[in-house]
Amino acid sequence: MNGSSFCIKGHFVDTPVLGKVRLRTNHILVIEDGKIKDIVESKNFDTSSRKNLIDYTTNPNTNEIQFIFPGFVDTHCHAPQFPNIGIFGNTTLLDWLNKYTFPLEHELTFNMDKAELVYKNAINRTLSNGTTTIAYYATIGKRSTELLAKLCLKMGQRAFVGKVCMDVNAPEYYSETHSECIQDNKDLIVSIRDMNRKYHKDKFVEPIITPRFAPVVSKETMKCLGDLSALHDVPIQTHLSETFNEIDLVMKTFPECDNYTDVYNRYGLLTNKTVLAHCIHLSEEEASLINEKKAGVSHCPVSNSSITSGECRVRWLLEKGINVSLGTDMSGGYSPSILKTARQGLLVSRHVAMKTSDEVGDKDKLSTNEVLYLATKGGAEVLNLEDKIGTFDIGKAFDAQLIHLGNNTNVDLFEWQVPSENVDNEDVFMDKWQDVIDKWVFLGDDRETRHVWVDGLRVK
Ligand SMILES: Nc1nc2[nH]cnc2c(=O)[nH]1
Ligand SMILES: [Zn+2]
Repeated sequence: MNGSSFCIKGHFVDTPVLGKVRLRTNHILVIEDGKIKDIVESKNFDTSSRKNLIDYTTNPNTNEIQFIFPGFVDTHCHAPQFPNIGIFGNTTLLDWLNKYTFPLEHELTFNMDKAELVYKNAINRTLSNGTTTIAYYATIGKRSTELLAKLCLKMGQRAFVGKVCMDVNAPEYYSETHSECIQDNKDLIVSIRDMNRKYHKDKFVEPIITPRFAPVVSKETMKCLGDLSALHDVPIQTHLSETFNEIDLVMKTFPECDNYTDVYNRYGLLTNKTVLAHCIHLSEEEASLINEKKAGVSHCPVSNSSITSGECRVRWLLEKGINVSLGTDMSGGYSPSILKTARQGLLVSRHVAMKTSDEVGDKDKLSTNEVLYLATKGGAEVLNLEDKIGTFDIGKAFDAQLIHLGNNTNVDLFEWQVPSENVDNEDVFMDKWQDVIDKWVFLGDDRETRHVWVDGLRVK
């Protein structure tokens, strides 16, 4: 199942470099078999020879504008927790897990009808918000994990799907044995890859090894999961350094390790295929180790603010050369939207700046263009998909969203704010576009996301 061949005319916006937008107005993308075959200025394009040309430019003399942006990449999301978004009260991580999260995940491990209902809604909602690629945690159940992978394939969302592993210190009703955990993971590597092959020529939905976090995974299980990842070339996802209580628990359980990050490293789980969610309270040594091993970070600012975990120092990580991306972390995070996550990431960076720096305008602040980079190309890099997705370049998949602003949308634009071809000053033209993009980042939601394509196939 691959997208058909067609051409799209429009204004294309993406972020190939951290902090910079690339703007290609009035261009045509030629899409063949779901991939970008060519990108040309429309004035140099012979439209008469092309069938299937869709024009997404808007009438320039109105107060509305459309542009096409790469699909978002959510590098950390718990599909079974979707019904709990918005429900966290005043809890913090460990009591939140016990009160809200484990009971719901447990139910969706066995009740497949309910799991199907929840997963379909989670996929629909994230797709509708422009998320074309996502790294999901399912439950500890094999069937439940297979169901999520199957639904991603059917509904057309590019995904990594992992069975949550937890074989020690977990509640008795929601735990597994070491051998169940390893056997289920082995089975899932085969079954998800088989399932994918039925629908796709290349990798679209992939297994991912998912030790929940160090406090609930035995040492022998961690070691075997690391071996499985290496043997079958499967990526890994886990949580790291989210709260101080969690870190204390880890250091009591693993006294032989230098720090929390060292736990994953010692048991073969810290690799260039590892996605580490949160990474809030890291030491210099831990950040250096992450950089040395080329693991990636999923920054989850909505979750970190909601369950009061802390403020990730994104600029500090970026300056070390670490790849950083964005995760909704539903339902620690209350929003399925990466656009809202980007907005919160920008605000959290300002809270970091207010604490760590003396000057206004200091380096810790992230710009709109930077958080949009984390939301797209940054996510692609963390998931080792940068050759496939994240920007509009020839050879990449057409994973995209059509954004419509102005008239009858949530993002009001006045006529003079709409960039017009009549502006002959290049800088003024760019500034107007930047203002439009900034307004989208702060005011937009799924209502402005008119269409979404994954691998050239329209899913919204
Ligand atoms: N945010 C978050 N942190 C975790 N740490 C262990 N499990 C979880 C989870 O489900 N969500
Ligand atoms: Zn999480």
